[in-house]
Amino acid sequence: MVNKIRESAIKTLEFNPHDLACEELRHVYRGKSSGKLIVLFSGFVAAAMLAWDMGELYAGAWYIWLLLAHGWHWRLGRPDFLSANASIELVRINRHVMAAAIAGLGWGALSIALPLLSRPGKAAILIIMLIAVIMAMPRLVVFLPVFFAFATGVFAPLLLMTPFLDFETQHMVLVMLLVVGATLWASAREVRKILIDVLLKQVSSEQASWEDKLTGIGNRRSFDVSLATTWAQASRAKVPLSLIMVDVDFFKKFNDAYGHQAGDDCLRQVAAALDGCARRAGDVVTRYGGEEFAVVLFHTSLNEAQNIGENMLAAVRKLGIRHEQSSHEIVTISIGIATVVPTVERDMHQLIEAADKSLYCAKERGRNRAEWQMLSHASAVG
Ligand SMILES: Nc1nc2c(ncn2[C@@H]2O[C@H](COP(=O)(O)OP(=O)(O)OP(=O)(O)O)[C@@H](O)[C@H]2O)c(=O)[nH]1
Repeated sequence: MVNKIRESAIKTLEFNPHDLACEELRHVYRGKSSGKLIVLFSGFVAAAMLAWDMGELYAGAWYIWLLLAHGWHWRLGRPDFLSANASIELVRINRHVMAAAIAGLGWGALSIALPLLSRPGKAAILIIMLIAVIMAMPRLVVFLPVFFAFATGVFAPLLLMTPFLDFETQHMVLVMLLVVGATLWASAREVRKILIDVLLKQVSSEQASWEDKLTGIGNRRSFDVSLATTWAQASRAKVPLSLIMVDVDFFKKFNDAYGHQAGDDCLRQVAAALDGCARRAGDVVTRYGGEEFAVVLFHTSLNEAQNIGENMLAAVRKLGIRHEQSSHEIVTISIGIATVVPTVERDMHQLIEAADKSLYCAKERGRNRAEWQMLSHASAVG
């Protein structure tokens, strides 16, 4: 289910910087196992605190704060990860960054104990803080502001604590912050680059698999999904939905006369002409297969669909593609239209059959024309 939602979110994703940044941010929350790892690792640290006699209160309070902060960070992100909306509001993005900083502060709070610890204890605390940042890096680094907020949360308290530390520990901390900071900065940028490349490849291959390679409009898969979604939307809103089926006339003869290459070019031009006639939000123009196209029109009455169909006939004629084997001497199309107000008891395939029947009538009655059918309530049953 989650994968399906993500798949449809990625399908609608465009290469615009804000949407891509939102998609990066979502990837921060993709894994579930990191949560278990944090609980385990922080549990181990809390146990170690008790073993070092740091006091039950400090260990307990630290453990609870850490889990609450990470829990809040996680809860804030999951709805956005699951949401199918490409965009996330800026104010929410800022909250993600703040939540990451607070989660980081959980680990940073360990530095309060530094002045009380022996040398091995101090080294252990520094190593634990380092592990926390390294553990978070592969996930958080996808969205750099979140990662840097987390790392700042971890290291800022350490920096603030340095005046209260002995000379030797001060050196240890400052060297660690410098070396670790530079290494983290370089690796964060490198890991992010790899992850973004993977993400962009995923987005473009998703988009490609919804697109008909020859014509650039939606493919059969895109038609199936659009019709199913539009059907559900129209059925909920109780508004009409129209389907236009288009077939290029005498296309076999065109191919035979002018060659397959010219046939491909003709299909590209026809697709662009059809696409230009159905540009309203909710209109989806797809290649149904071969030389057939299908157009799904949300909230469109039969009358409106007839007008769009007439425009499509005219647009293809206007291309003026020579076709000497056709009685019209240019490439023309035949159109079948069906309109329905969808209901739950009606089957979506009835609409496809009706549009197909209308297309067959248009072919029978001489081609280069449109025929139509309104599915009545009576034909809903059976
Ligand atoms: N060039 C090219 N031809 C294709 C493509 N897909 C299908 N075709 C050809 O389209 C032709 C369709 O032929 P038919 O189904 O007989 O239809 P038609 O010749 O248009 O006849 P009517 O529909 O009755 O007007 C076949 O010759 C297919 O090879 C394609 O991607 N490129």
